Amino acid sequence: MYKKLRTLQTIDESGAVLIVRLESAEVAERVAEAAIAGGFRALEITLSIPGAVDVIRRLAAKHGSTGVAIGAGTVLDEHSAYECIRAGAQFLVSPQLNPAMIRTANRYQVPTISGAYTPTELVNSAEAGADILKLFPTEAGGIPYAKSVLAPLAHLPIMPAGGVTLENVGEWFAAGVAGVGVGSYVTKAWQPDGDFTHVTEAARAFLAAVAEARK
Ligand SMILES: O=C(O)C(=O)C[C@H](O)[C@H](O)COP(=O)(O)O
Repeated sequence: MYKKLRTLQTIDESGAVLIVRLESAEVAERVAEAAIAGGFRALEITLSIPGAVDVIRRLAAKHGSTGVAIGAGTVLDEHSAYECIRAGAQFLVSPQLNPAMIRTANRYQVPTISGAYTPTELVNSAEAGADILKLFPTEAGGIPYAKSVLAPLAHLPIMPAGGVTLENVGEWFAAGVAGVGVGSYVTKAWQPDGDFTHVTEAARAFLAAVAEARK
């Protein structure tokens, strides 16, 4: 199968992308490993982490051939898109629409999850060539807003990010989203006692809820 299609299939089958936005490279890597042990198959390492590109390089080298897709997040421009692709990122995520970033990713056949919020932004992002549309930020409008947007735009592959938890993930899927992006519910589970096995447990529980919601 073609590489880009394989990555999109991995993201689609997982139903959830883990958004790893943490304070340090060391913690990010430990959380990523714990979440992979808990079943995550699509992980976004955000460029806001100091040394993020090296984290992407290491995780992609280790897990890239095992059916786990390691992506880069907060990819705001063409330059960082190219740098992440060179480091082995298998997909790119941005919080906003940046046609140059999407163009770079498409040039190298790397899938994109591009941030958008309004109907105009969502459709413009699809027209710009984004593969998945990240509805962001979803804390404020929540599920009712997503339902309103999806009424006329149900054909778009929408993935909400912001405030998705074990408790509400079923409602998100019932609203018609293609997948979800989840961050702190899983990535902060090691706090406050410093036990990273809690991340593995949170990952397992969350992915079980995703599977249940998609039945
Ligand atoms: O970094 C990104 O790419 C983002 O999308 C911003 C946030 O990290 C997510 O929205 C996760 O939010 P929580 O699941 O509420 O922690």
